[in-house]
Amino acid sequence: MAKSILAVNAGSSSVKVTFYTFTDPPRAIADAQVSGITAPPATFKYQRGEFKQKEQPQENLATPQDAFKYILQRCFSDPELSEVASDSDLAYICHRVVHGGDYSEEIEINDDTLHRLEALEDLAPLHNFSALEIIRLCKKELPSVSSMTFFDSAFHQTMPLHVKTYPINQQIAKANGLRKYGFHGISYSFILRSVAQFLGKPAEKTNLIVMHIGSGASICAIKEGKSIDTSMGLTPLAGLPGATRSGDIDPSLVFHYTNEAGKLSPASTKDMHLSMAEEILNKKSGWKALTGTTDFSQIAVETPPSEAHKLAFDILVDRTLGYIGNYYVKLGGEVDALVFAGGIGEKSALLRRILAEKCSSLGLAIDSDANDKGVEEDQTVKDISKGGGKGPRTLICQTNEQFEMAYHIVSSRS
Ligand SMILES: Nc1ncnc2c1ncn2[C@@H]1O[C@H](COP(=O)(O)OP(=O)(O)O)[C@@H](O)[C@H]1O
Ligand SMILES: CC(=O)OP(=O)(O)O
Ligand SMILES: [Mg+2]
Repeated sequence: MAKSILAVNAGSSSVKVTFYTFTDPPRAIADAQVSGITAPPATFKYQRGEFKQKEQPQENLATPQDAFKYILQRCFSDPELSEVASDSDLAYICHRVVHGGDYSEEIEINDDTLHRLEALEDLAPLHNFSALEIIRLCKKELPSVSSMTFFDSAFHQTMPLHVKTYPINQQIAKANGLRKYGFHGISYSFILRSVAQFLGKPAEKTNLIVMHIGSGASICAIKEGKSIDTSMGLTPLAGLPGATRSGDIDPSLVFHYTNEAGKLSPASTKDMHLSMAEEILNKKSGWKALTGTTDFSQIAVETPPSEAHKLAFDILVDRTLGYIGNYYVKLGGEVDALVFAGGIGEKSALLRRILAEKCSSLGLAIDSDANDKGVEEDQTVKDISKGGGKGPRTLICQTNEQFEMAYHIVSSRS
């Protein structure tokens, strides 16, 4: 029997897993996800062909590792999922790893590469730890299957030196890998290809401002198919605020927040060295700190339940606008489209409407019916621009990091 591909996307609030056929293009056989890991109870969603299921697991799935184990067990025990009954049916497992340091493309996991990734963990303890735990688990439980890791940071290797460089002592910066890396690159790569195709342009001639706004949020300026700037930095903490992340703050705030900030956090282990400041700014800030919820669908509403909810919404709008203006100018005003993606970008018509209204000086105008309807379940790109507008098109792209990884495996190996 033809072998399949298992693609694993461990995000900060969700684990999304898709099984694909090893065909060009890959076809999804089954899709399973656990979401709401940061806003319990978590939700399990499963889809195989026409069969759909949604439930709240009895188990407490508090970490991406727990969620992944749960998903695997559910998939392997589905008698109807005959294509992937055991590890011998799998050709590859693709893992999304957020921080890839200087890697500019995917790598195959072996003892040597795994050690190199472990060495990178200190740069991004919060983001790489879970993914590496899942990789180690796959190595143990599915030893005969080769694991490939795809990096969120790889897409942004094209950023110019003056964008990547922090103005600090360069010897120290180089010795410690302290530079802007940028993330969500697997998603940006999927969006670039899909949007270029939709616009009927070669990717190398496409200029975009893309917002990936989910639990973690970032924005990217793409010039002639290449990332020239993005809002995240050394780690995914920089730039836009997120569900539990502060986004940009004055770095000095850390020294004034609490005098414990530099100490190791209680969540620190022998494998994950995490300071209190990292823990607070990454896990105890953002929407959660402002409103008590990490669920943005409770914040992006016409009549917010509290002033704090309204403030959280206004902050996201303000910070996003700042980047749109910045990137519009960096792209010399030559922008084919402004693209909304990620859980919030794809689902919140309100956020899209408010941002589009505030960008009217750039010639942006959206069709409110198309915006309210949003993207159909089986649609990848939807144009929500108002006909006859002078500025860039406004699009929604249903991003798919799992597909992007499977697509690369198939196109590079078949
Ligand atoms: N209708 C909606 N309106 C606004 N936000 C939404 C809506 N539905 C889901 N979300 C938000 O989308 C986010 C999850 O996005 P996603 O990109 O899947 O996250 P991640 O990959 O970082 O785990 C959550 O914060 C959730 O609250
Ligand atoms: C890089 C990052 O923040 O990822 P996610 O949005 O999936 O948490
Ligand atoms: Mg995500």
